[in-house]
Amino acid sequence: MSPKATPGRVPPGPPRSATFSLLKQLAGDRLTLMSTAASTYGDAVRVAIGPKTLYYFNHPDHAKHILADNGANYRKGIGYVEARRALGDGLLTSDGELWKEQRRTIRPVFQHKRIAGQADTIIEESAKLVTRLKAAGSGGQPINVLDSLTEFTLGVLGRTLLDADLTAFESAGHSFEAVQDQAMFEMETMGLVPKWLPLKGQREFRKARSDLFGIVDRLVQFRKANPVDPPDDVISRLIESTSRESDPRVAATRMRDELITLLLAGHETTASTVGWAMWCVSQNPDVAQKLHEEAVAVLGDRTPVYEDLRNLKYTSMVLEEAMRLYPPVWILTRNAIEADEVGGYHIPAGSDVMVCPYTLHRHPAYWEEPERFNPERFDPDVQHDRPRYAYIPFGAGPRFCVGNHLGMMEAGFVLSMIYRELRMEVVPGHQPKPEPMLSLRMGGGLPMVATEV
Ligand code: HEM
Repeated sequence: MSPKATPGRVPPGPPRSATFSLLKQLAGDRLTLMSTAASTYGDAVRVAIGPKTLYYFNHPDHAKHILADNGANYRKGIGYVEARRALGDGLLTSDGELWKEQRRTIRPVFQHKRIAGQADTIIEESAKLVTRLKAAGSGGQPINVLDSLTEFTLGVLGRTLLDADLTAFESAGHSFEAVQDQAMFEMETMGLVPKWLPLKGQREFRKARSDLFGIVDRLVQFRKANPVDPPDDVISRLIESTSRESDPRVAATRMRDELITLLLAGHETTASTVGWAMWCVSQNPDVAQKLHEEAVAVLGDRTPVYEDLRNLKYTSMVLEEAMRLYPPVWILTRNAIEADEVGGYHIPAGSDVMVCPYTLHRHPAYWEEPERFNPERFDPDVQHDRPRYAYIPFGAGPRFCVGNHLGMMEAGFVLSMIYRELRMEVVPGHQPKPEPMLSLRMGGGLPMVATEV
């Protein structure tokens, strides 16, 4: 139980004199740094770096308080602020009234019923991916499955949200990567490097951003010329919402920021979820076998339909367990508007606060053998007595992921359809390295050889 709060009571943590070594670790192995801080100092840690003091909380109750119960007291924090320089003010990075308006505009597009209507598109794109894997596998060629998954998720988002074939814009994938790299650079350098410096990354970023602007502008022009009835897709809703802006330049910028953010937030997270799941499955042949058996039993050899999803129970357990060990959004940062009290500790107004799904999902108090991949933990037919906020892959509270149904549906169908027909083996000796960037990237990709079963 939290000790009683007294004003000014601060969590334990490394001394400020450790700044240099902390900075070195921050630039290097951030996951180990977070894990070590939690195991050394406990569920509440104060991290003093130079003039900055960060508060890092690693208890489900703390996560609940910061993200949900008192979520209104927190705006987005470190990383998001810097990523905003690259991504602009989209739903992921914005705050306050603008965020509320954006969320109101976009939320209906992601409602369960509407997303269910997109199942056929997802199934079609999944089938295309399986065909590509088979083609590579027939020649015994390894294929970087992560790239294929990224292409798949971008394809799905384009079709489901924008009614457009984004893969037809050949440069789109590369441009998203460059924008993302810049967002990460901004995070790592805490936004301190001026934008006007003639750095290669900055040049590439500007080129990529203007390429994406061009793509988005074309999609918007097309929709304006070809309105749909009812106008309930993302672009139509944004056209309507931004038309209330008095300055057309502000309207155009909002539209661009919003669409680019949605595509970015949606495609890498889902690709990474499936990628990490496939890696974990490749290390556990019994899980691979069960996945295959479920896919054959539920899907047979027909084209899947939406209703199949609820019967892909084991597939969903595998995905949930993969997101436990490798949560695509590995850290959630916030900045306190007013002073707060978390777990009995005083948090001054303006403080930077962090909740880390990566460490929370491996917290030994809530997870037995936390490092072991074990999908049975998520068996819905078994009563699990762990706190709700010990597992937060989609965040919590007002900023909860809008795309969770879409992401889980994509991941469920594609994983099951792959393992229905293929045995997937990682190239011997390959070990992907978790890279904690904007999302938990799979460093080194995922080269696999597909064999038909
Ligand atoms: C398995 C896949 C996904 C995971 C694990 C995931 C995870 C998350 C998490 C943890 C947050 C909260 C961030 C925070 O509180 O700071 C978030 C927010 C968000 N996600 Fe997802 N996401 C996934 C898929 C998607 C998809 C498919 C889309 C849509 C295209 C999407 C769009 C967004 C947006 C726009 C936000 C910001 C919401 C807001 O602040 O109001 N995500 N996501």
